[in-house]
Amino acid sequence: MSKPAVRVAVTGAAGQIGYALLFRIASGEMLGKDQPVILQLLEIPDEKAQKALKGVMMELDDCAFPLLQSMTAHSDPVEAFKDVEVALLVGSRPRGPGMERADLLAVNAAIFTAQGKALNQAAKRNVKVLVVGNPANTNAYIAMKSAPDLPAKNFTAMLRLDHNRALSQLATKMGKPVADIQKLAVWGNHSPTMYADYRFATIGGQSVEKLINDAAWNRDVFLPTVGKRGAAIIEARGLSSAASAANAAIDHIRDWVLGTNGKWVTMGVPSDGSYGIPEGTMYGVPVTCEGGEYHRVKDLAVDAFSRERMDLTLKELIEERDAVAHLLK
Ligand SMILES: NC(=O)C1=CN([C@@H]2O[C@H](COP(=O)(O)OP(=O)(O)OC[C@H]3O[C@@H](n4cnc5c(N)ncnc54)[C@H](O)[C@@H]3O)[C@@H](O)[C@H]2O)C=CC1
Ligand SMILES: O=C([O-])CC(=O)C(=O)O
Repeated sequence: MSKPAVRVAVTGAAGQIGYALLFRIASGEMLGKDQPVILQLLEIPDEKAQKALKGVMMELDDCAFPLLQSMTAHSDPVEAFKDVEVALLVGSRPRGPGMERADLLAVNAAIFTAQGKALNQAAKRNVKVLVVGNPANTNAYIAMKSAPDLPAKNFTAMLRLDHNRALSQLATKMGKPVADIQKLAVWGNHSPTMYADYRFATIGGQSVEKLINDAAWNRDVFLPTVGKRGAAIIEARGLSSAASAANAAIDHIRDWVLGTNGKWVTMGVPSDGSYGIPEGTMYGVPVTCEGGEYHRVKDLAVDAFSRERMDLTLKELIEERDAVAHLLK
């Protein structure tokens, strides 16, 4: 007998990332090849967006995915989040011409306050929330703060794209398979200030730091390349990363739900106060996952260079948090 279906909400479902994401969820790549799903798709109450969403749903129909039990389109977040166990918050307002960062934060704060409240009201109490829409960490923080009846640990921000980008850059540098790299960490904000840290990483059991042995490459090439990769994709494609972002979202939820078998991955999670990061800050950290829970990798040494980088990305997150604090009262 097949398992009961899991309800999965996706916001911004008619957008670029949505188009790269929904088909993979429906084919079982996120929750497992034996796990039926029900998709509850949210778009803005705008005729064009809702029509585009209907088109995506027609294509999903046309795939005849055996695991896709049903799907619904919504413009009201409370309806979209009814009984969901997984919520992928992808839709957000992009920066428009002449828009300051503070304006962007304020517009998105309104969206994620409303969606946090809707999750609080309608979602299953064990809902796993992943915020993809930028600024992802602060949006996740806002949603978490707006959902006081749900456990804070249920809210996460996507740092997995940074993690995957860093893995790929390291594998290329060493001329070795990406799959052989273990114990990479990415700290902080999903922004150019993130700190991808390969001090603990191994490849085929050997230390990546020792193999590379080039602090200048780390500081001047690796970190800027990973940090500015989003901008480089926009420059090359004329559009921001979508398939790689959707892939990272699939990786994040799959690992959270199905486990990592001891492997380290990066998730943006509310800090428990460790590593000098104030409690509650939505901050990227290395984790392992087991039994549907994530566990921080604990007690890693923090050297002077790492402290500086971890504090720099923290400072940006605190500034973002302070910029929206008045909207959270
Ligand atoms: N965390 C990460 O690693 C990454 C995050 N992103 C971010 O993901 C977000 C989505 O990117 P794309 O799909 O390329 O954008 P897009 O503009 O193609 O699609 C976004 C969709 O969200 C919808 N939307 C806007 N506000 C909404 C709301 N309140 N409720 C429901 N739907 C809403 C829009 O109508 C649009 O269809 C952006 O904020 C982007 O910056 C992109 C790449 C990586
Ligand atoms: O940079 C952007 O606007 C999109 C994004 O978050 C990324 O690709 O990392």
